[in-house]
Amino acid sequence: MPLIELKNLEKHYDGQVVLERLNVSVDEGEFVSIVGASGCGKTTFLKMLLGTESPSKGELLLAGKPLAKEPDANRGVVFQRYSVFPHLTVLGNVMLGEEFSESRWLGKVFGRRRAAIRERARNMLSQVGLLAAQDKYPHQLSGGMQQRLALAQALIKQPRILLLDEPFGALDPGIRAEMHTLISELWTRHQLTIFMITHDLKEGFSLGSRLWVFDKVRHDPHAPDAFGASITYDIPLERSPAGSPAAGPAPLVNRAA
Ligand SMILES: Nc1ncnc2c1ncn2[C@@H]1O[C@H](COP(=O)(O)OP(=O)(O)OP(=O)(O)O)[C@@H](O)[C@H]1O
Repeated sequence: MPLIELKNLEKHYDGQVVLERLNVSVDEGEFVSIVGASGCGKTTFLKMLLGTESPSKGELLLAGKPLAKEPDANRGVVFQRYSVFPHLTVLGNVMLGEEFSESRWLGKVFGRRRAAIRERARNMLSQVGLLAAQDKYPHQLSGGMQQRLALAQALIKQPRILLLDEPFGALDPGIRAEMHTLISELWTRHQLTIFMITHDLKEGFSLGSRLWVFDKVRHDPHAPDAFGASITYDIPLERSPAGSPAAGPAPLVNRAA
């Protein structure tokens, strides 16, 4: 069974059709790169997967069941601009989500439970190469380090699906290349299913196991909002899904420069 299935999915905003005729399925472990013109609905699509926007028509299924109407632990997200608490250290920021999950009202846990969360957070920071910066505050981090922190925050909740909205768009080419290697490692290590929006076609081709192009097929010059974008190209790429026997170790994708 596919992990994600879209059946005649549509999204409208106040009479404006943004997305239409989305019919596609995605297996566990795939890395879907998404490209398309500005304003064509890529972020809206990601928000539907996250659960902060709901479909206007059609079905969006996770493992055969309608997707939860609110974000949950199945899905982690990283945006281009990172969102962290400025008064908490790097370690504190990664621990926070877990502390809230375990103690919804106080957001604080103590003793052995706290020590276990701390160890998990440190382990996650080590995986994203940020352990040495655990006591720093967000304003003391470079752009690349901030995105590493955002990845650690998303992954500590052990999501099955990772949603990336231009996560490397604001980074210099050298740092981008490092992040490409990192995301490939995390993809295979955690056997994630990834949806990543990018404006960099080369990045989309080199990182994904599949590339989608969002575009409008139907146009009415007298009613520009009448039709939305759909997936006009769905291109299989050479990389095998994470977790498949053919996947093997993550290839190096330092090709951004
Ligand atoms: N909450 C909203 N209310 C009304 N219209 C919206 C809302 N969110 C998005 N839109 C509209 O939906 C369309 C698609 O926006 P979206 O941000 O998904 O595009 P995008 O492809 O991600 O663009 P970009 O590449 O520039 O980030 C735009 O016309 C936008 O104005």
